[in-house]
Amino acid sequence: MSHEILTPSEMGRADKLAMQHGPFDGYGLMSNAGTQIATLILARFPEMRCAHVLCGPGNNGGDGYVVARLLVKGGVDVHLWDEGEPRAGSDAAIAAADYPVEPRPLADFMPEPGDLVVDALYGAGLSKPLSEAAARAARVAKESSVPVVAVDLPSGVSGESGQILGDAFAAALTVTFARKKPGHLLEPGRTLCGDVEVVDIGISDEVIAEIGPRCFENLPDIWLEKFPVPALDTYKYRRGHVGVFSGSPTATGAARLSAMASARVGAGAVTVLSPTRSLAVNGAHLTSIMLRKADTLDEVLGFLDARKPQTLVYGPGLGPEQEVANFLLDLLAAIDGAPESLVLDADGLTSAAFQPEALFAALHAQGAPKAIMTPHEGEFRRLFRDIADDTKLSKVEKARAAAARADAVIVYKGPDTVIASPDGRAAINSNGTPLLATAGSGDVLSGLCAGLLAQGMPPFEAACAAVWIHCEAARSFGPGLLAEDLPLALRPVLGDLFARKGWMG
Ligand SMILES: NC(=O)C1=CN([C@@H]2O[C@H](COP(=O)(O)OP(=O)(O)OC[C@H]3O[C@@H](n4cnc5c(N)ncnc54)[C@H](OP(=O)(O)O)[C@@H]3O)[C@@H](O)[C@H]2O)[C@@H](O)CC1
Ligand SMILES: [K+]
Repeated sequence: MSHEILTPSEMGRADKLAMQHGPFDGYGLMSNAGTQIATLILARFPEMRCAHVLCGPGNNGGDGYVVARLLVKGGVDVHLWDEGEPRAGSDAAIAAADYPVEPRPLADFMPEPGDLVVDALYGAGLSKPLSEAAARAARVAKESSVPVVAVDLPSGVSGESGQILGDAFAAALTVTFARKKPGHLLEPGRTLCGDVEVVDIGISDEVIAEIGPRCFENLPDIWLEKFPVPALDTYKYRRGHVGVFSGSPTATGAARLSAMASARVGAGAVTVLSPTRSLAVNGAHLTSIMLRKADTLDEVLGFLDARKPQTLVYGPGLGPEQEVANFLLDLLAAIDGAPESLVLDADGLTSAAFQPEALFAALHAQGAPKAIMTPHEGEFRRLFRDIADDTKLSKVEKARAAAARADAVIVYKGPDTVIASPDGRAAINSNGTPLLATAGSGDVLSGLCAGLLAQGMPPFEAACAAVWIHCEAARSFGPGLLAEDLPLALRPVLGDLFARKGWMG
């Protein structure tokens, strides 16, 4: 298992536990870290003219001293630059003593083309913005376009949030230990890390299990077990039924994109619930997706009673008006246990911002459907303004706080989408692609969430799977992608997942 993500403080506990369990003490772990990094550098950068190793005063710098010693042993010309001496008696001081070369002051650091920089200034212990000397070193490295290998994290990037404290190095390769940290996956940290390699330094899976991380990289391993594949004896309604609310005649496409995605991801039946004035345009574009007139709450309740859908999608193309929120609140007040789940997206979220507390109360109520909300940055801020504006919180912590407040799984979208559950679990997505920055792609995502929910996948796993599948489909289609292309682009992605489940069809 390597999909767990450790916060810097959890990593500190893992280091300590590993030392207690043995066989490595602190210096042993540091030696393992330095050895792994030096090995990677020698393999990846065999042509380097010389290596500049920049060492900070803490254990990140300690790793740097080990790397410097091993690179010299490997025949590399090494220049060492430091900012502050290691504290006497620390593991870093032992590592520095093992490399008895007088370091030069960081303020004088100046690389030349063909050189390599090893950034071992600050890692998990970054506690304030970079000093002027360190910030200058980051700028100089950037301007001279020399590759930077970051030890644990690019200095200046918070391991907790991925945010930059003042200034930061931009690495070609970041080598981290045991497990990734949030800062490797949350922007802008993710971009500044370059390639991320996780190396084993002697911290066992048992130690990680003892820590009990609640944050994960969004890889199929965390949801594949719950991912639905059709049983041989299934029939369409057993594969789940989704109802998608449609907007007015000029805004019906969003609901159809969502409906098509629900169907393609495996819901056996999908119905578009349409106002009378949009029936003609919807009817002209739907074939396997069913269409039903739904102007009033009574008509919607009639549909729920007659067809018993498991899941509803509310939001795409509905318009950001107060009456859209009022209708949702009336609907929630009337629902008691069925349908089981609800996806709120787009205008469903924007309109709810007129009265967010009423929505949260309705979702917390007994018999309310389990909800997934899929806000992008602007929608998140409108619904959870105080959380969005809290600069002390990482994106993971913001999504968690919102999930607890709304009693809903939150899919906080962006290049580094975070999925958070009211029970505290969170996942950071890592296969995002800018190809999805196109109109309608969010509507498809809401449909994927609904299609998986309707097949019985629990909300957190359904949301994680939907986000991953959405990105993977976009990548498999490639440049030129339109939202309309996504439903068909799901085929190879679903095919691979079905194969991983051993589906013989
Ligand atoms: N045995 C282990 O635990 C292992 C740890 N490992 C390695 O250790 C790293 C974590 O080590 P760490 O905790 O010593 O933190 P690190 O990032 O070196 O910085 C702390 C020092 O820097 C200072 N400081 C911070 N920010 C500053 C700034 N902007 N400007 C100036 N100073 C600043 C800070 O000062 P303070 O906050 O106390 O004022 C403190 O003195 C981890 O990333 C990994 O590489 C591996 O070897 C595996 C085994
Ligand atoms: K570093």
